[in-house]
Amino acid sequence: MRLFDFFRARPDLQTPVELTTAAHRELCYRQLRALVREAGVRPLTLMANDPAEYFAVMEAAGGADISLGVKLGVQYSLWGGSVINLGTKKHRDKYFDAIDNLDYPGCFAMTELHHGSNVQALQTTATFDPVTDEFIINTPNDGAIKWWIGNAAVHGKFATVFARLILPLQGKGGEPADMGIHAFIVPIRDLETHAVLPGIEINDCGHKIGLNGVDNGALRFCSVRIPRDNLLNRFGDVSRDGKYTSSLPTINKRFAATLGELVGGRVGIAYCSVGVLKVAVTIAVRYALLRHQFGPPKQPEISVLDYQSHQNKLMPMLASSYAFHFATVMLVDKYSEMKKTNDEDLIADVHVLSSGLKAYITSYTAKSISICREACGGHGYAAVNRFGALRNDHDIFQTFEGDNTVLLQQVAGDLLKQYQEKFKGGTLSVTWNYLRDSMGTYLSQPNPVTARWEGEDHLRDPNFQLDAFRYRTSRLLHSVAARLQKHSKTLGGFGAWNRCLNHLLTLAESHIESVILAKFIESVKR
Ligand SMILES: CCCCCCCCCCCCC/C=C/C(=O)SCCNC(=O)CCNC(=O)[C@H](O)C(C)(C)COP(=O)(O)OP(=O)(O)OC[C@H]1O[C@@H](n2cnc3c(N)ncnc32)[C@H](O)[C@@H]1OP(=O)(O)O
Ligand SMILES: Cc1cc2nc3c(=O)[nH]c(=O)nc-3n(C[C@H](O)[C@H](O)[C@H](O)COP(=O)(O)OP(=O)(O)OC[C@H]3O[C@@H](n4cnc5c(N)ncnc54)[C@H](O)[C@@H]3O)c2cc1C
Repeated sequence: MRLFDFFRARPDLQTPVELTTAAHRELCYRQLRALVREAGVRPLTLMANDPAEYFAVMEAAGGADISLGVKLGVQYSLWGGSVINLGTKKHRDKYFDAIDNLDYPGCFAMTELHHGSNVQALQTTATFDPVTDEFIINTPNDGAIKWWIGNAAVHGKFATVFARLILPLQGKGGEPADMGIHAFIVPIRDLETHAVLPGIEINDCGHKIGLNGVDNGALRFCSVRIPRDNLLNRFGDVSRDGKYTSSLPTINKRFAATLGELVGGRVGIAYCSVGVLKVAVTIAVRYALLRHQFGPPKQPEISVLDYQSHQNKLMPMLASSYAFHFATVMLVDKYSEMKKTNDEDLIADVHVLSSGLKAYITSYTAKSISICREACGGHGYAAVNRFGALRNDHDIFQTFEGDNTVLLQQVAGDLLKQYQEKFKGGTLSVTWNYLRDSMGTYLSQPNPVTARWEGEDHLRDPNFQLDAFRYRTSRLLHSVAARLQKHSKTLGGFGAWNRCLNHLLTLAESHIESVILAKFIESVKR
């Protein structure tokens, strides 16, 4: 509330309906600076100590302007988060306060022109030079130019650059060894003059469909030298004589751990997408209550909310807003627990749950904003009523921080891993333990819908509904496992996966719906 009051009291910080990209970027930065330097918010401290409060601040900032929420997310979840979660004490000591108070505006440079989803195929290189004790950061070709990088086009002074760590002479036959993707702090502009630093080329990604308060840019590195200390070395380190050490046994484990530390952005998007859905549904329901159109002969016109079609449009969304709220609060709680304990199973659990909820909720919200706009008729099309900005700014939530289709496959992959574990006598992780019961029981039982009464009381019984959802997931999991096994024999693993892809995506969505419904029922019972 404090944040809303702050912006309400500051007309100079409120985003007008129309403004140019350059003006929107400047205003967005002023909004963020005012939040930190005048209202005294310390988002990085909050993120580290009280994630739930941090995500609430982010959602509230988005209430002022979604660009501000995303700009705050880039600075703190991504730039700040990468430094404190992938770095070690020396990085936290050197950068924490300056990131928190906005002295060090920064970027998170993972995506390249040719690769966004496929992180393991990134091409930027970081080659260790044992003579000068430095890494040489280089963009080998145009496809490797860092692209869409928030805070890069105008305000950023640093970037966490994701690059292939190359160690000379460490390969088997003495050739350079590629140690996989690591993260490096690269200064990109002079702290005092803000001039772009030597060897770095920064371009502007230009006007976007939405989020024009965020300055997305492109970064090319031409043999830029940084100290060895700038390797964010929590999961892998290079000694003065060029030797590589890691607490994790394989490149894959290091990759998982590196990506695992970045899941905070996805949690933020899932949580804040619910915030956007709440705004859209609130506007549409309030309008529907007050808008009168047609009515019985010789009687006053009725509220459009009295039409069955209108209720059918808006009431499921209202219910979903509550259901998604409970599910994302659970996700934030799990994420907070994970940050405290660093428990490996919980890390994997939160990765899959955040992937599934982020994909499911952002896709649902994107469609719902359009239905809400249409439910407000012509007046829904007036920019001042916000549906345009909500729809345009939120649309990209389906892509960044992980494309939804790609993330749903993480969910399906994990369910199959659990399924395999189950049949190898392993245990199921926390979130999926319902599968243990349902796989054992439901699959041997007849279909709960056809084998039970169809009376209204029964069909409205939450326990029946949850049974049916879980039965569906179990059937989908069982059948896709069989199909994958069959097709792998002729198509190989990748080909079989692609042949079953729609089935896998349906399984992932079915599972996420089961998890959301279970949490909804539990929360309503409380
Ligand atoms: C209203 C207010 C609005 C405010 C909103 C603010 C929101 C918050 C901030 C938002 C800022 C937005 C700005 C945008 C920024 C960006 O977009 S940053 C770039 C984001 N990019 C991505 O997310 C890349 C997506 N791709 C991937 O994550 C990976 O490439 C992959 C697809 C998951 C990996 O695929 P693949 O190479 O096929 O490897 P796998 O075999 O699937 O995985 C290897 C193992 O690693 C495990 N793993 C993967 N990811 C994670 C993870 N995150 N955590 C934990 N573990 C992970 C995976 O399970 C595998 O494990 P094993 O099976 O045990 O081998
Ligand atoms: C406004 C904005 C801000 C951003 N901010 C940042 C930032 O600050 N830092 C950063 O690093 N990145 C940022 N990004 C980049 C973002 O992370 C990527 O766009 C995102 O990860 C998707 O990658 P891509 O664009 O390469 O899409 P692709 O991976 O090329 O996907 C394109 C299409 O192919 C489909 N597809 C891809 N792989 C598969 C598969 N295996 N199976 C089925 N379908 C598949 C996808 O579903 C999608 O429909 C930003 C992007 C935008 C637009």
